[in-house]
Amino acid sequence: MLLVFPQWSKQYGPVITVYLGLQRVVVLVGYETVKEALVDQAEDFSGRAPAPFAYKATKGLLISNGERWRQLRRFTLTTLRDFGMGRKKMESWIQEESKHLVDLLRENQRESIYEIDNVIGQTRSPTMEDRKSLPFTNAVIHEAQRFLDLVPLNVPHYATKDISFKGYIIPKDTVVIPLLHSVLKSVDQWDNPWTFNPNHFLDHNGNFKLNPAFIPFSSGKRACVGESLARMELFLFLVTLLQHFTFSSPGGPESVDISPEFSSLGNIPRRYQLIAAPR
Ligand code: HEM
Repeated sequence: MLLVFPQWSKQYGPVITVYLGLQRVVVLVGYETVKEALVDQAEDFSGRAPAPFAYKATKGLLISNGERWRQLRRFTLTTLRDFGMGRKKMESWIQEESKHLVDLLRENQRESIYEIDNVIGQTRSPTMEDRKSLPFTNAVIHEAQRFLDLVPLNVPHYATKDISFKGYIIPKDTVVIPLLHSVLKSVDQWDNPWTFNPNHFLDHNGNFKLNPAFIPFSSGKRACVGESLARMELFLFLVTLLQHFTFSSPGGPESVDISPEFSSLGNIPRRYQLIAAPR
């Protein structure tokens, strides 16, 4: 098992080499180091580590390299944008889906969030335009993604040639892990990284404040191609649900264990019993 804690960078430096069996793995720790690799030296670090089983199954964008990756990525981004998934179309699709979800839970409706009531009310569907008028809700969603830290190890990258980085040479064929966990839970970037607190994304006046260390989708040339779709879904689903329901837990908030059930390539949340009370 690979255990690299954000605070280790103070002790061991931000570039840590470990061996997983025979495989040399370089772990990049902390916001500055991860950003320097993924953004400032984006081309050097754009390789993807070989995953033989996945490759046999898919040969897909996630695990390909070189020209094949470039073409697949261009194709995927264009497809998401142009063929029926343009922003407006995507938005109305998700609005439809949210309505279905609401219909499913409608028997149990009751209360809501003050901010959403004031800005949108309960009769119309939210749009992405509403996001800037809902700073608290936006902050809650950002904080949920930061706190969950869904892909803590990132998807491993690969040195497709010798890379000169921060005074080190990372040899060709080294697996590189730009550790998202070390950025999303860094004491240098967040007041209380282990506490769920939407104030991490709000200024003193309650305005939304983005922190550049918010990189759950990673960053640079290999960053998640589904980011805008995922963010749109999160916003529209959550706001639609909160327009129509109050959520609570049968045993009260204290009974909820928010630590992940499994934590390896992904932080997988536990199953919860949830009361969706109609408003
Ligand atoms: C909350 C939801 C999501 C999170 C947190 C997430 C996170 C990530 C991360 C961390 C990576 C690796 C980036 C890197 O290697 O530096 C990635 C890659 C990728 N994601 Fe997502 N993702 C999400 C949703 C989606 C969705 C909805 C799609 C599809 C529409 C998608 C498609 C992909 C693809 C194809 C790649 C590989 C890109 C490449 O290798 O060039 N993701 N994602």
